[in-house]
Amino acid sequence: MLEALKKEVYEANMLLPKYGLVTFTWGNVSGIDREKGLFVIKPSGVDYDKLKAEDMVVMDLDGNKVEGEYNPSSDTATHLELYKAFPDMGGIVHTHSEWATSWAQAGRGIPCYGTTHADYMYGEIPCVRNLTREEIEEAYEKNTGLLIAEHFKGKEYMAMPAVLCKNHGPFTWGSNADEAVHNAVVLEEVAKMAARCELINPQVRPAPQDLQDKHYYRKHGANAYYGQKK
Ligand SMILES: O=C(CO)[C@@H](O)[C@@H](O)COP(=O)(O)O
Repeated sequence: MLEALKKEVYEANMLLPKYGLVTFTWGNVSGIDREKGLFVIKPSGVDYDKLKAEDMVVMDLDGNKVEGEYNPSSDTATHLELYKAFPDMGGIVHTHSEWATSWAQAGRGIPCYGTTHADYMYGEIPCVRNLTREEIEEAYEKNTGLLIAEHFKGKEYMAMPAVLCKNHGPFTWGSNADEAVHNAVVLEEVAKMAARCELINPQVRPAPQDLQDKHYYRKHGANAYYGQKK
């Protein structure tokens, strides 16, 4: 079932160690088939060097396992809530990548200090609050998804394909699993540069809005001109 999507999601998962975004098994990638209403996600706690495409777990949007030998990622309920809330999300990534997680642990969003950030993410990368004790006890992973969904409700969530969960770590998304990983790599680079930027100049301010707009919109939307015609 969904062999092509399983391969795509497996390959996207394998990009996490390739780009240095995971230690041990601290990360997961999923991808969704909207027509079938099914998504594919990494199994929980399986070493990346032992992972195979056929190990990917197929889930439905009610949270039932449809196919797979292993238990799905422990973060599956977060992915599920995001897929339910945001129809344009085709892939989701969670990692504990060092720099992005450092900002999350510090409880700070990442200001847009330059064009590397603005090329991919419009504005400050938000950091959402801690869950309450009740929310953690009731359904930790599901409520993490609902909290992110609440933050992005009515917003251009594909223009800000990243979020930090306070004291936890980042989630990113994209139109498919590969794009979601691409955004996780960008997030990590941007998080590293922003931290160094504040170290070099503690008075640093966000980049001028005109410059942020120029860089974001030359890559996105009707007037984009970066790269080659598709
Ligand atoms: O946050 C955590 C663990 O604290 C998890 O996201 C991470 O280890 C990945 O877990 P899975 O192997 O996907 O279940």
